[in-house]
Amino acid sequence: MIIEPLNQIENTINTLFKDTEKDQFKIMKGLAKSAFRPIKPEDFKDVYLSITKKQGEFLKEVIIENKLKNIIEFGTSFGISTLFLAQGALVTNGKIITTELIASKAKTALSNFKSAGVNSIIEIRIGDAMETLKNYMEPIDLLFLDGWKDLYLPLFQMLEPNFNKNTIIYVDNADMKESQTFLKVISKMKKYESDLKFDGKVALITTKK
Ligand SMILES: C[S@@+](CC[C@H](N)C(=O)[O-])C[C@H]1O[C@@H](n2cnc3c(N)ncnc32)[C@H](O)[C@@H]1O
Repeated sequence: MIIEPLNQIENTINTLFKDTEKDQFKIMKGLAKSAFRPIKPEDFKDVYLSITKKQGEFLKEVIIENKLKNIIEFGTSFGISTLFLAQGALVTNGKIITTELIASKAKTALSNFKSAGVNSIIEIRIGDAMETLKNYMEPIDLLFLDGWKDLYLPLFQMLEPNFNKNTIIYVDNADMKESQTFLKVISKMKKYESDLKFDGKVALITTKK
């Protein structure tokens, strides 16, 4: 029954990945803007900065295998990773809240969710994740961290009351300096353990059983 929607998502994902081929040049332009000041998200307002297809497939499998339903994503960009999350959520009957700072990116992401036919299971919140998720009260089964890395720790701490013993926190760009600082803090907390994937580019944090 869900084969048709899965195909529609797959088609949208493939179209978007084709478009990411222009990212390299746009990243260089973004980096040039930030040569004499700290990088800002706006410097990359036209850039996908997406996870890879393999990572997306893995993310989908994690959701399905662990029957994860309540999914929160930090860092939507144009929605490639959200569409992989949606592939998993369609199987588990789950839903996604995703949040993006830059309104133009969020607008395009919403249009991509509509093209993929999954906008009914995705809520997109526009603004700083620390604000858009501040009053979030429901349980979280999967927290996908892929926004600016300096917010990984404050966001984790803000949302931690919503975790349960089976919550998975998926940390993208785990090998970046600020993510490492975050992971070091987590490693000192007895409650959690983390497992590195994709040559250390991804970390999965879970509660010790
Ligand atoms: C690496 S990209 C996300 C890529 C996306 N997850 C994917 O794989 O397709 C990071 C995104 O986080 C957004 N971002 C940065 N700081 C943010 C914040 N404070 N709140 C919400 N989004 C933020 C950026 O604008 C950017 O689009």
